[in-house]
Amino acid sequence: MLAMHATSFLRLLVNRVPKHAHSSMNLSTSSTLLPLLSTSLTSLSSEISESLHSKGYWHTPDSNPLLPLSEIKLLRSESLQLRAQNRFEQSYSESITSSGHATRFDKPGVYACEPDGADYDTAPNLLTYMSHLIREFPELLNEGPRSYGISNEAFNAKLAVTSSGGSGYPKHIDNPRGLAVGDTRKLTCILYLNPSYVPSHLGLLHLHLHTSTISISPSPGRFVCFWSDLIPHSVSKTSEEYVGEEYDRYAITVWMPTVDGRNIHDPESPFIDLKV
Ligand SMILES: O=C(O)CCC(=O)C(=O)O
Ligand SMILES: [Fe+2]
Repeated sequence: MLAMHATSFLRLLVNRVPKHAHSSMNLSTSSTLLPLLSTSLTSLSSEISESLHSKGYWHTPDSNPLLPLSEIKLLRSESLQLRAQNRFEQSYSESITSSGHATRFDKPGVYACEPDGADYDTAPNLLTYMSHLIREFPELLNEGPRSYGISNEAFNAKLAVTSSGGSGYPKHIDNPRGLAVGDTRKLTCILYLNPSYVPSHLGLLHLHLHTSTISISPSPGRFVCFWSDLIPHSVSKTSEEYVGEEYDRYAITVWMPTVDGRNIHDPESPFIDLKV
C-alpha cells in the first residue's frame, strides 16, 4: 500500500471538481458535510488527544456520532456506486512467519477500494471527508498532551466492506513492522457507514488492551481512532442470520503517518507490550 501525498491527492481532487461547483447547485455534494465535520473535530479534539495519550484509542459515544445519519447515508450510497464500478478488490493481509518473511493471505468476504481523486465524480463526499480529515485532524491532535508528530502531508485510505453472513478480521496490528519496512503509519481513523446497523448484525470491532477488551459496534457515523503501530484489534463475524447487501459492513479508514519515526513502536509507550 503506497502512501499518498496529501498535496498530490488534493491536486487530483481539485482538478476533478466541476468548474462551477461552488457557484451552481451541485446536487451530489453535501453542503453540510464540511461544516459538520469541522465543528465535530474541533470540539472533540482535546478529548481525543487526551484519550489517545492515556488509553491508546478513542471512539464516539453511542449517542453522538461524528456525522448525522443523512451524511452517512450519502457516504454509503457513494460506496455502493464505487462497488458497482468494480472498484473493490479482494482484501488481504500479511502475516510474518517465524523466519521473518511476510506471507499474504486473503481475508474471506472482505473487499477493499482505495479511493483517489479520479473517483471524485462518483464519490465527491467520500473524497471531501478524507481530504478534510487529513487537512484538519493532525494539527488538532498535535496540540494535545504530547505531539506524536501526526502528518498532514501524507496518508493512506481504504474503503472496506466486510460481507454480511459471517465475515470478520483476525486479531492484528495495522503497522506491525514499522520502520524496518518504511511504514510510518501512527494513527488509524475509522468512520462506519452502516445506516441500518442494529446490535444483532454483530461485526464488532474489538480492541485488545492490557486487562480488558473494548468492543465497539460499527454504528452509523461512529468514529474510532487508535495507534496503528501498537493496538491489537479484530473484527468479530457479522451475523449469519442477516444476509444481504443492506447488512454489509462498510468502513472508511484513513491512516496518518508520523513525521518522527521515534514515535513508531516507541519502547517508552505504555502500550508497547500489547504488540502482537
Ligand atoms: O473495520 C474495522 O472495524 C476495522 C478494520 C481493520 O482492522 C483494518 O482494516 O485494518
Ligand atoms: Fe486493522
